[in-house]
Amino acid sequence: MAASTVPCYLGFDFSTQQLKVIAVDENLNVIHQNNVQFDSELPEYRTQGGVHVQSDGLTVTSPVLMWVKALDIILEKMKNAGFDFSRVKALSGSGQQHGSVYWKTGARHVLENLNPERHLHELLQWSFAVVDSPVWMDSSTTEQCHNLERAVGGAQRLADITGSRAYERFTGNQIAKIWKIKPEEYQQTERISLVSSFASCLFLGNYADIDFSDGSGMNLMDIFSKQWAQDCLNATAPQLQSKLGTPVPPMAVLGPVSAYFVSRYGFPVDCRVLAFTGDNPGSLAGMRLQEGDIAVSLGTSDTVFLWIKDPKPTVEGHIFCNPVDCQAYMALICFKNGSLTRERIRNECAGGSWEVFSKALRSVPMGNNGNIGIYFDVMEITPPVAGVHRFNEDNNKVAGFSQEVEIRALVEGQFLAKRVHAEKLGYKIIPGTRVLATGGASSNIDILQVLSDVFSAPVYTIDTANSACLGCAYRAMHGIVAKKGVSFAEAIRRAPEPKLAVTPTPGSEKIFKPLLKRYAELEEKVLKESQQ
Ligand SMILES: O=C(CO)[C@@H](O)[C@H](O)CF
Repeated sequence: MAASTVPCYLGFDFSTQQLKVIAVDENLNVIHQNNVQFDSELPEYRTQGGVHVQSDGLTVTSPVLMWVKALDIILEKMKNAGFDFSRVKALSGSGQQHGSVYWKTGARHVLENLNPERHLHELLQWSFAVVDSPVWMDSSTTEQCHNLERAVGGAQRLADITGSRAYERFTGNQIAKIWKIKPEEYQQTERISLVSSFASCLFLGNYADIDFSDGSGMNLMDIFSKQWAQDCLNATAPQLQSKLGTPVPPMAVLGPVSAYFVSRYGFPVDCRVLAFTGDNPGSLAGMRLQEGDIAVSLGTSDTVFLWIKDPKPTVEGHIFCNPVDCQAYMALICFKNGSLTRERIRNECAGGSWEVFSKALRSVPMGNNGNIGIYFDVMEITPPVAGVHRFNEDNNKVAGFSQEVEIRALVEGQFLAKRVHAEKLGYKIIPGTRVLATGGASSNIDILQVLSDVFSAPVYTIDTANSACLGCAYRAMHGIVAKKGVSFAEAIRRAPEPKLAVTPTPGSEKIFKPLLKRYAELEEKVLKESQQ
C-alpha cells in the first residue's frame, strides 16, 4: 500500500529518560506527539532517570531491551490514538549521543525476518551480546582515554582528527572497555551501533550505518574525511571496522521501512527510513539554527551548540559534522549536571513544585546579591570536577544559602558556566546574537529570563521542547528531496520560525559582567583544589 494522499513525516528521539515521537504534515505542522517515560512506564527495568548507575559510581548503563520495548509501546499508543500510519512518507530520528549497542552474531537474520504477530522486544530478546548498553553519563573509561590519546599522538592530535580529545563517554573508549572486560561478548558481536543507528536498524529490519554527525561523537571518525580513522580503530579494539559498517551522510535514505511495520502497523511499503543522528544534532535541525545563533538545550544534559563553517578543534568542547549540511560543522559543549540537578533543588527548596521554584527565582534580585553556586551533583564534564560549592559576595565559601538564594544560585550558576565556557571556545556573543532555547526547562519563562540576563541577549523558543524529534521529522521530509539538491533550509522553509520569548532585563549586562569573571575564577579554583 503506497503512502496515502495526505503524507506526513515522523521524528523519533531515543533520549536518556524517554522515547518521544513527533509527526508533522506537509506544511510542517505538528499533527501528533507521543512519548514513553522509561522509569514509570517500564518499571520492570528499575531505571532512575532512564539509567542504572553501577556500584562503582562511574559506570552508567541502560538496558537495550527497555529501548526496544519502549518502541513497541509508543507505536501501540499511536495506534490506539488513531494515528494513520499509512500517511507516513518518511521517518527519521535521533538518539542520546555516544551510547553503544552490541548486536550478537545472527541478529541481522532476526532483524530481516521479524514476525509481525509478535512484539519487537520478544523477537529481539536474544539479539544483544551486551544487554546493558553504556550511555553518555558513563565516566569509567579514563584508562581507555589515556591509551587512545597516547596511541595517536596526544589530546590535541586526537581532537584535530576526530573533533574532540578523548572523553570517557565517547563510544570508542566504551568499546575499548567492553573489549577489555567482556572479551567474549565483544567476539560474539557482529555489529556495533550507536543509539541512533540502533533505532534505525529496528525500522530498517537490517543493520543501518552510523551517520557522520553522531559518528563524530565516537573518537573514531575523521570529521574531515568522514571515514573511520584507522589509527583510532587500531588503538581501540580488534576487527572493529568490520563491526561498525561505513559512515553515511545524515540525509542518506537507508531504504524502505521493514515489512514488519507494514504488516503490524500499516506503514506504506514505500515509506523511506532516513539515517538517524544524535539528539543534539537533531535539535540543531529542529531549531533551524543559523550561523551566528547560539543554542542552549536544557535536558538531562545541558548543551550549548552552534553552527560553524571552519572548525578549530580544541581539547575542551566538541566539533561534530553538521547534521543538515555536509560541508558545515557544529560546535558543542556538554554539561552533565542538567535537569536532574534542577529537579533535586526543586524538590529540596520548592517542595517539588516548578511554580514555587519560579516564585522563589523571581523573589531574589538578578545577580543574587553576589552569591554564586556551583552544583556538580555528579562528576561534571565541563569542567571535570564534582561537588556543590557556594560562595558569598566576598568569595568566601559558605555552607548553605536560603532556599530562594539556592534556587537563584543554581540557575544563574548553570548559565554563567555556559557563557564562560562558550566564550572561552571563541563563541561570540555580539549585538544581534540570538539565543535559541530548547529542552524541558525551556518551557519555564522565569528560567529563560535568567538565561537572557546572563547572556545579555534575546532568547527565542520553538513551539515544542522536543526539538530533536521535530528536527528529525524535518530531516525525514528533507531526505526525500535531498538527492535533487534541495537544501534543508529550502525544504523546511514553511516551518514556524523560533519565537521571541524574553529579552534581557535592563541593567543585566552591568550585573553579570563582573559575575562572569568571578564565576570563571571560582570554578578554576574549585578545579585546582580537586586536582591537589
Ligand atoms: O553527551 C552528550 C553530548 O555530547 C549529551 O548531550 C547526550 O547527547 C545526551 F543524551
